[in-house]
Amino acid sequence: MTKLSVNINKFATIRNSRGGNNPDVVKAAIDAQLFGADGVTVHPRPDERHIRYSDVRAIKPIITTEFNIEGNCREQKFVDLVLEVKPHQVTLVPDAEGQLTSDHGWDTITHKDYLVEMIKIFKGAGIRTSIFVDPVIELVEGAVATGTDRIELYTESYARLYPENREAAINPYIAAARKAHELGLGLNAGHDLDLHNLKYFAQNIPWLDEVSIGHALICDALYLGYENAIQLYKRQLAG
Ligand SMILES: CC(=O)[C@@H](O)[C@H](O)COP(=O)(O)O
Ligand SMILES: NCC(=O)COP(=O)(O)O
Repeated sequence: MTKLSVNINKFATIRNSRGGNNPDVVKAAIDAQLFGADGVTVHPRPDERHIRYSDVRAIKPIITTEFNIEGNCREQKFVDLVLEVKPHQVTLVPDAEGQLTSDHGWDTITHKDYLVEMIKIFKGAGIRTSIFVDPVIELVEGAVATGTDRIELYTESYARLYPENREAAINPYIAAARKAHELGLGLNAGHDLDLHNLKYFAQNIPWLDEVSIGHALICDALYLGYENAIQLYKRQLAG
């Protein structure tokens, strides 16, 4: 079954809005796992406006499932952090500076040589690698050429189109996912997945290894409770 990795960045965003340590992001990671998550995702950014580098270090020892660190490997600070913390998986995301949230995947063709080099560094440290990509066949083929273990399909365009035409929304993802599967790449997905669109995505892409979900899940947790929200998301993945 597809694994659910809970992105806990939003806990840090709330904490940072007031200073202090409420909510406690280490507790958020512990509880996510207690409540049924198959993994924890964090996405530190250079300005640390969400999760901080020190949070990532503090979370690692309490991980009992899988730890996924996402971020921009063009930042040497990020590379050093990942190599120090050694998560189970690193997901390379080409964030531009000051970006509100991630809004595009890698051009795996133009940046092939650079990605080959980065993937080699992380895999050499025993860390599984994933590259954030848009659902485009050529970019999936480009990802294979980098030597990465997996790709993460950027699902924002699926989420945006889903309410008006879910078939049109899913089609490019099925094609990209098939290509990845055929080429032996592991497959993750994430961004703007929620309780409405997740089930259809997982049903149509049964060989999906993992989804990472943060924003919508934490918003749902405000109304429904954290444990309940995690369980509801898990149920969408169960078919
Ligand atoms: C790569 C990706 O889609 C997510 O990591 C997303 O950027 C969530 O992070 P924020 O919630 O901090 O925007
Ligand atoms: N990789 C996607 C992720 O971690 C969470 O994205 P979102 O659910 O916050 O949009």
